[in-house]
Amino acid sequence: MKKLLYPETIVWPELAKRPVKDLQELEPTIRGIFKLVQEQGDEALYQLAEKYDGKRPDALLATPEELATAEYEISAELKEAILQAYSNIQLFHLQQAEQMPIVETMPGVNCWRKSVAIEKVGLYIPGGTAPLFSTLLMLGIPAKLAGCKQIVLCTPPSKEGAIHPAIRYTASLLGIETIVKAGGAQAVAAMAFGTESVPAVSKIFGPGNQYVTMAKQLVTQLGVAIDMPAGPSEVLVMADETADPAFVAADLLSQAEHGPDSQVVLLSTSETIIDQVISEIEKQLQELPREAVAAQALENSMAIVMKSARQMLDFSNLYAPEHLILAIKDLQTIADGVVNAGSVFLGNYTPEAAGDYASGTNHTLPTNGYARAYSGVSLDSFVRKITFQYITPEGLQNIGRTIELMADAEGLQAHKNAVSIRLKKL
Ligand SMILES: NC(=O)c1ccc[n+]([C@@H]2O[C@H](COP(=O)([O-])OP(=O)(O)OC[C@H]3O[C@@H](n4cnc5c(N)ncnc54)[C@H](O)[C@@H]3O)[C@@H](O)[C@H]2O)c1
Ligand SMILES: N[C@H](CO)Cc1c[nH]c[nH+]1
Ligand SMILES: [Zn+2]
Repeated sequence: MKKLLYPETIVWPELAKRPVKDLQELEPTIRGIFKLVQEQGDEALYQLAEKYDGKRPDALLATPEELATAEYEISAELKEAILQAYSNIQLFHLQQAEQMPIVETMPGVNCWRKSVAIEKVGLYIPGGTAPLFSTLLMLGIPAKLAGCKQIVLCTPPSKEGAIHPAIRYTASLLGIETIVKAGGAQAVAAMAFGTESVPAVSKIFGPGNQYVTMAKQLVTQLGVAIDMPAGPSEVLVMADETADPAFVAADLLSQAEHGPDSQVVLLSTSETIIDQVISEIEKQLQELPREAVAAQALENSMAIVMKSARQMLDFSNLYAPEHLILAIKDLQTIADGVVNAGSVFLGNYTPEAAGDYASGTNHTLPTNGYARAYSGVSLDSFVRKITFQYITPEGLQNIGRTIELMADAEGLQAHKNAVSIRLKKL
């Protein structure tokens, strides 16, 4: 982890860049995968699973038996934990449903808006290096609450050509039946174009590595919607002398272990805290089964000594982290100043891992600075807001002249006539 002392603000934009491969490098591979899936459908998915995941699966779709037996393949304790997380996530997302009243903007002019579920959605559940069944809760719960009719789940098969039992168990809990053993760009292509076994969907959700994220961005050019670019996980921690260096190190490592292309950033006004956190990281890193992955991510990561809390906030808002942890005294003032971040964790006893698994908030969040413009997944991500209006004859008399005048001024006579022809009848 690189240590930087008081960098000039002029170099901040460079520091705020993520260590991602550029589009040019990935695009030819992804377009090649898209072409194969479009031309060969299911057969392409079999071939690509063999190439990238290690084995050609026996069947592309999980069977009802594979779903039914999952509950016997994981411990009772884990099932209980999944149910607790389910309940918290459901409770938090249920509150996001909104009911808009009918608004009478002028007498007889009635407007309203209704949330309508997207009918066909695709959920990508990462599984390349870790089976993220928690992501299935984060996507499946709001999809079900919204009322999506068709839910397709894609996840990479293991080296044995199977789907992890916790993913199968969670899918059963959610009542999701179409589970495809496909990962990476080929999964995104299958959900965008459809194959013999995989129905095409209107919107694709879910995080993933750079191949998945780039593939999702490319299918938007073909008319398929996506939730957001949710790529390699990242965290930025602001720590002052009230922080516990061991806690901060653990939080930084928790995101570093996601993948070699993850980035973690530590900001502090105290060089002593930074040195303590770095030595804690060295200690804790050795104990991790994913030490090699986390170590690679740490090579792309940095610890920066800043002049003031205000500077830390300014840098964080420029960086727009997926996760922001505040391990500082003045929690409320700094939290109020956050304008760019996916999800914020306040205080020494709020580990980011709580949001990853079970507190209730959604962990599918924008990375790579996209938090400047995108929100994380929520119930809203699974609905469209359709507007309706009903105008009475009296209402048209009230609003008609306004419309006629505006249409006239835009030189759009047919628009004006659509009102005038009615007014003449009244
Ligand atoms: N932003 C978020 O909300 C969020 C949430 C959870 C996880 N994540 C991120 O998701 C990612 C999960 O990554 P992962 O790799 O473990 O699983 P993954 O499921 O995203 O990707 C695995 C797939 O990548 C494809 N692939 C791998 N190497 C390839 C190559 N050289 N060419 C073409 N395709 C290739 C393969 O098809 C494989 O099935 C991590 O980067 C993690 O940080 C992000
Ligand atoms: N931190 C990830 C989001 O960037 C989510 C996750 C799933 N499992 C563990 N963590
Ligand atoms: Zn995580």
